[in-house]
Amino acid sequence: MATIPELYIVPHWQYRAEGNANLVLQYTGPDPRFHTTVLRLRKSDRDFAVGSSTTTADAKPSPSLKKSDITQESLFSSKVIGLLLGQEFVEQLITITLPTEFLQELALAIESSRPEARKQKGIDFEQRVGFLALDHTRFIKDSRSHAPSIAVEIKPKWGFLTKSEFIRKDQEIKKRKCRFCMYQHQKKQKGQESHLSEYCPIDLFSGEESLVHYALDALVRTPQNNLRLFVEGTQKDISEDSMKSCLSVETEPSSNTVDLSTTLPDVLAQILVDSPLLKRLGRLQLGLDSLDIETVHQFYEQLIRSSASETIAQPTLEEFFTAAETFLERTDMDGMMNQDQESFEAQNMSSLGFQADDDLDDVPEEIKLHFIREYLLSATLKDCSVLITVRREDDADETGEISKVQGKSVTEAGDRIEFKELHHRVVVNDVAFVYKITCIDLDPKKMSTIPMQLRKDREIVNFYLQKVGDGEVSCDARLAPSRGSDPLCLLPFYLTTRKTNREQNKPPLLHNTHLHTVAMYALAVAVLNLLSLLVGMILLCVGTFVYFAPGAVFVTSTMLPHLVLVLGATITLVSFLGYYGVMNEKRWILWVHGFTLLIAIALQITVGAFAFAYRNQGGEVLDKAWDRVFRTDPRGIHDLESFFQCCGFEHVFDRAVPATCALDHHYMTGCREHIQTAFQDSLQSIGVIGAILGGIELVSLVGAAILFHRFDKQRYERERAEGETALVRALLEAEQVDRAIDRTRRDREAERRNHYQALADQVRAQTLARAQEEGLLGPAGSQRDPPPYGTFDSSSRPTTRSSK
Ligand SMILES: O=P(O)(O)O[C@@H]1[C@@H](OP(=O)(O)O)[C@H](OP(=O)(O)O)[C@H](O)[C@H](OP(=O)(O)O)[C@H]1OP(=O)(O)O
Ligand SMILES: Nc1ncnc2c1ncn2[C@@H]1O[C@H](COP(=O)(O)OP(=O)(O)OP(=O)(O)O)[C@@H](O)[C@H]1O
Repeated sequence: MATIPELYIVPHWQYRAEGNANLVLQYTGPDPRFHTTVLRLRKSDRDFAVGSSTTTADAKPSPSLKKSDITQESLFSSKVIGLLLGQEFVEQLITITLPTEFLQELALAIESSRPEARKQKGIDFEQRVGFLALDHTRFIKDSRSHAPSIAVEIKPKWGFLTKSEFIRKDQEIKKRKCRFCMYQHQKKQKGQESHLSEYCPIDLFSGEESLVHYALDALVRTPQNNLRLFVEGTQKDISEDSMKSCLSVETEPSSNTVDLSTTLPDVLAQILVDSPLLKRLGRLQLGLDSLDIETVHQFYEQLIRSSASETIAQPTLEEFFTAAETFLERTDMDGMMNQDQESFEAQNMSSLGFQADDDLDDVPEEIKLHFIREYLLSATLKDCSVLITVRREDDADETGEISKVQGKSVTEAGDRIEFKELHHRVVVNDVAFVYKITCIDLDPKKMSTIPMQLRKDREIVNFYLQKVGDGEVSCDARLAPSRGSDPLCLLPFYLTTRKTNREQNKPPLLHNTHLHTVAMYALAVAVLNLLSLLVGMILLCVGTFVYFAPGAVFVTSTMLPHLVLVLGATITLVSFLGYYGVMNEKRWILWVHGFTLLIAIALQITVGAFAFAYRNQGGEVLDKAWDRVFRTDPRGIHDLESFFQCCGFEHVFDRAVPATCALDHHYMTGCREHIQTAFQDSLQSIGVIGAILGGIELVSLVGAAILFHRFDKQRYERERAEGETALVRALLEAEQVDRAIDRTRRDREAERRNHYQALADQVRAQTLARAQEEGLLGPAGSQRDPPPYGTFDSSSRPTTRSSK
């Protein structure tokens, strides 16, 4: 453990970020040895210096670790995870001692920069150790290079769908829906997230560039805590624009190529497909979780019962290492990396040594313990983050170099501690980039969390099955990509892809009739319902107006305004239900809509028939109404006479108000004729409106019936799956063409490079031979370059044992 007093200067540290268990600071002081380094400090619930009452929904208490344990944690990441994942992908952590006063002052200084949601925990002052690491959001500074470093941090989560035989019948959904997508529904319900993420880890881990690109775009749209962007070490907001502009490169237009612009997601997708990291990470997550938490918990319980203790001891570093080594041996992980996924899965299941229908009580305790440890290792890998750091290749880089190691020493010679990073090269659209890719957050998970993991897993699955059911399309990218639960959500994706393809002069991707048919029906029914919603509201306004119009009392004494109001309200309600049902794909609402639509149509027919039957008795009805109003509310008669400029009903002296109306106003005719004409006019308009409305309603009814049928879950899901599969196939085909072009380009580049390399080798060999001939050098091959990374020798296994 190193003690470096130059680091204990509070103003030299700036808050960078934090998670649930660790807080990270970046060095901003003048000492060049520590430039591009970060300090990672453990957090605990006991934040004595700067207490806060803020709580988070899912916060878990975390007691301080012992100094020896924390040191083991740093070795865990490099030795154990390094063995599984490959040393070059694992961040190096240097454990350093830190005085408590320094930690306390630091906590005060950074308090205002910390997000409220994380303040329930604070820097663990009791720890007195921390980890110095390379700042992987930047490159070790090469004074000659000027291109800015862009870094993207992805927390990919569970990148596999289990194939385990150990999955219980009632949890088969785990084989089709990934844990991340299921968990989203619970996170939303708990208020941890406001929207479902559009990202699906299965796409990211698919190895197919188009799906990887799709996953990256989805992360940009809904980053949650799975995506962060850094420019020169400073965190930036995520948006489509920031992702595009931070690396946007216009390629030189040449005579035979179209102008393309390369964006960060393009480069990232290429890196993630080129690099073996995600493939290995996904296989490790799956292989180390072969039994599923249900069986792992069963083993855990059995071990606790047989040992009659409350817990099982946390594995030591050596035990974790042995578990990792055994796993690699049983699955022949390294050999299987060249084999396809199915073969790896088969090898993994067949090497367990027992099967799901065996009596698991008979499994030896050592084996039970081993598989619990494997599960803990998988838990670490399911929760890590991948940091990809990219910059344009510039004059300072030796063009064409595939990989090179950059070193940085943080201590004085003698007691030399050196960080190293491995640079790779990627060419996208003829533009070359330098990148490094590293896994961070590789702490061991606690044995004591197994019961909590089981609870969490069951809650996620049960909530998902309750909320969504098991009819949704699988997350498996090879069958159909996950696109959320919106029935039309493929449409925007399809349109965007079509637009991009058109821009890039690629052929159209898809002619998906299923998708179009359903989408078009839904659109037509929604528009119709919006129209009739408008008509319903107009009828409501007309009905209300009639009440307050002159002579309202006379009119309201007939049934007309009541009918108009009832009709208006019914149409408004029915149309709203129709619109809502279609937009939200709610079958039962569509059913209610269709049913009430039938009632509305019946009501209209009744009113029509009623009006038709009484069309010749209009005079009689009006006479009776006049008589009733004359007796109960003469003022209404007076208003009517003024409105129509008439007096009395049949003639000017027939029940006129006042009786001297004709003499007072010089009106010469009775009102019957005026009122009847007005009624007939409005009846004509009502007839026309009724006919139009009837037409709309009938079409809407047919549309609703079709959609009701289309939204039939199984049929609809099948169609959607077919549509999505067709889409994926088309995308993959297009992608294959792209890759073939890329491959040819890369092959040509490699050919050119090999040619130059061969020439250089020839010249070097000749020069060496000449030098040897002239006696200037010893025999060839006596000197060899050291390997870029210290190889991890399994014979020099860690010997430290943790205390129970
Ligand atoms: O179980 P999950 O998938 O929710 O993962 C937890 C993470 O939640 P996420 O869903 O990524 O937001 C959680 O991340 P946040 O605190 O939500 O950023 C932690 O990483 C937690 O690990 P630990 O308890 O600190 O060791 C993680 O817990 P475990 O990996 O120990 O289960
Ligand atoms: N070596 C590094 N270089 C640059 N940034 C880093 C480095 N290590 C950590 N960070 C930043 O600090 C954040 C928190 O670190 P880390 O993921 O280790 O915390 P954690 O508490 O273990 O997270 P979680 O809640 O996921 O368990 C990371 O998400 C990352 O942004």
